Amino acid sequence: MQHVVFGAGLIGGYLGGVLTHLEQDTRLIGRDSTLSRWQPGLRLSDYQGHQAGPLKLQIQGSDWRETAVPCDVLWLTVKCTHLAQTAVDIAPLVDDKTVILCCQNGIGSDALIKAIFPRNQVLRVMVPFNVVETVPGCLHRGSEGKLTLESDASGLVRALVSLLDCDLMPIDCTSAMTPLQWAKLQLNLGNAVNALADIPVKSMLEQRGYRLVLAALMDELLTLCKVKGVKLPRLTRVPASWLPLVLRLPDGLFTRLARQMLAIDPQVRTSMWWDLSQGKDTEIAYLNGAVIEQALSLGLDCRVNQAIVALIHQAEQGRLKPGLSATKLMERAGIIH
Ligand SMILES: NC(=O)C1=CN([C@@H]2O[C@H](COP(=O)(O)OP(=O)(O)OC[C@H]3O[C@@H](n4cnc5c(N)ncnc54)[C@H](OP(=O)(O)O)[C@@H]3O)[C@@H](O)[C@H]2O)C=CC1
Ligand SMILES: CC(C)(CO)C(=O)C(=O)O
Repeated sequence: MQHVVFGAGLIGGYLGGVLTHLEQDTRLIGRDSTLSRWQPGLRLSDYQGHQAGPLKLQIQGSDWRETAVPCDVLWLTVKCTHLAQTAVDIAPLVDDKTVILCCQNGIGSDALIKAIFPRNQVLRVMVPFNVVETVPGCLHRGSEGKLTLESDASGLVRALVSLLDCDLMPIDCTSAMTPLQWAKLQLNLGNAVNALADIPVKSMLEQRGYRLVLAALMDELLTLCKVKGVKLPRLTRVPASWLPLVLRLPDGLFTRLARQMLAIDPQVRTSMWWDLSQGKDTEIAYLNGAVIEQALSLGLDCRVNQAIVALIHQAEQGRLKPGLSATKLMERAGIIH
């Protein structure tokens, strides 16, 4: 099977590195500035101490179109904000047999690709773990979880799973991708809190004020899912519906009970923090924005998500400086007055 990873950044670089490590025929397409850091040999590591590399990648920068040929499996790892352009760009990589895998957070990214490639298999992928580039050329997976592919009828996904499952990147598949995406979105509601707080995820979770904001965001999503009849699978050690209760515990109790929520590398930051800190537009429309869109269409309350989206837009436009204290964020989210 020939694989192409399109949009090789943190997730695409790690994924492409694992595929290369497993001796799969893999090309990585991305920005010249990113790929040049990995050219001498990409190293992979994870929070459990697994390592690979230096890996000699097949990388293609801005001139990739000159040698582009269709592939069997096309992994799209650009941000949601780049998918519309990507849908146009990838045409030379796609023929009738190409399976396109959308690896974005949030809800709805695959719809854009399906609209342009209606005859192809377009499947969703849920990425549970965090990846950071610790030093140039070293990608590190900082948290747990299995990369989960949406099952297909042909059995190709099952074959991929058995081919690619490994310590560096445990992998699985599911036929219930929609509930899984909503469950992942519940966790990603913390991305905006993290970006606005401008501190690592671990420090954010250690402060009850930030947890109260996150719990309120989750309450709105949980109500929405209940009304929609979406039964959320469990992604953490406690069921999805218990998470707001756990988050609202006092600091001491939370620290003791939620050890695994805190068992993440102390430097981990969310993908939205990276976007905001680099002056890029965020994926907020596909995350909290998706909750708002569907909640409003059902007449449900989503005012905390609305307040947080407004704050992220202000930060994107440079009208708000991230680094809000927990108390300030609670005030701005309308949780305390
Ligand atoms: N990072 C993480 O830990 C996690 C991320 N995710 C999700 O995974 C998805 C990917 O995130 P992440 O890997 O962090 O994103 P990155 O921004 O690190 O990687 C995407 C890369 O694609 C590049 N790119 C965009 N458009 C093109 C194009 N047309 N041609 C070539 N390259 C292009 C971007 O360049 P440029 O920036 O210059 O536009 C960037 O280098 C997101 O939906 C994210 O929410 C999920 C779980 C964890
Ligand atoms: C894994 C997690 C929740 C945090 O890194 C993430 O999905 C992100 O950063 O977007």
